[in-house]
Amino acid sequence: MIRFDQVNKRYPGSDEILRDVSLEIAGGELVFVTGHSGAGKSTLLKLMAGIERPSSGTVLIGNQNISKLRSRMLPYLRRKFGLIFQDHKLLYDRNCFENVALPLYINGITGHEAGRRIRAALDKVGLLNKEKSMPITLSGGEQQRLAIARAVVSRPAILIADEPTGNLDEAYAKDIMRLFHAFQQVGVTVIIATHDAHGIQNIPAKLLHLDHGKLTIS
Ligand SMILES: Nc1ncnc2c1ncn2[C@@H]1O[C@H](COP(=O)(O)OP(=O)(O)OP(=O)(O)O)[C@@H](O)[C@H]1O
Repeated sequence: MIRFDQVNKRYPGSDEILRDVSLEIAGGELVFVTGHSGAGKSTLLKLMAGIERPSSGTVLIGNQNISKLRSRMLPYLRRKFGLIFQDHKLLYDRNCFENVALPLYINGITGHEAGRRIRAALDKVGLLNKEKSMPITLSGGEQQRLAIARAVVSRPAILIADEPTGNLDEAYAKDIMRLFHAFQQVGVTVIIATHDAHGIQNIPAKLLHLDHGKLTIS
């Protein structure tokens, strides 16, 4: 469960980016966040993942108030999340297999079990044949899919994706949306920021719309 109560957010020296935002997301929901460029979508996702803290108001993740959470507890909170951000944050000196392996190794999963999960994740995003390739040799869309494989490999309870289909052609964008939908069907909470209103039309979901930092929910 993620809950915001009257959340405001400004960065040092910035205007108010999010204004009086209250929302609740239950476990297993599929949520799309839409809005114009600069509306505050990425900021909202960062607050949901505990990457940013609110300037005022309350953000609860599970039953933890992130403003009161000690820094050393953050890594434990982060394990709940699979994060896919616009700048993939791939490791360019490691191959695809090794990139996807990283969250598993951090959680102490290695060897045969790790290999099985890594290949299953690569297979889901259509990159099984690229496991030994270096990320720099992949197209933008392939790098995006690699970031998705890495985010889902440790089976997070909550998947947060910022414009995950931004660089993809229509067919792959549809596949990726189907993939996210499938994760939701097995109980994962999936939260996706997107410009792509077409891609989400036929998917039943909660819609959060931001306009200059003000939220409406439908
Ligand atoms: N670290 C930061 N410091 C200062 N201002 C920031 C920071 N991050 C974002 N902003 C500002 O906050 C506003 C909202 O940015 P945000 O990235 O949340 O919007 P967005 O809706 O995700 O935009 P886009 O669709 O273009 O990615 C923008 O005006 C941006 O310049």
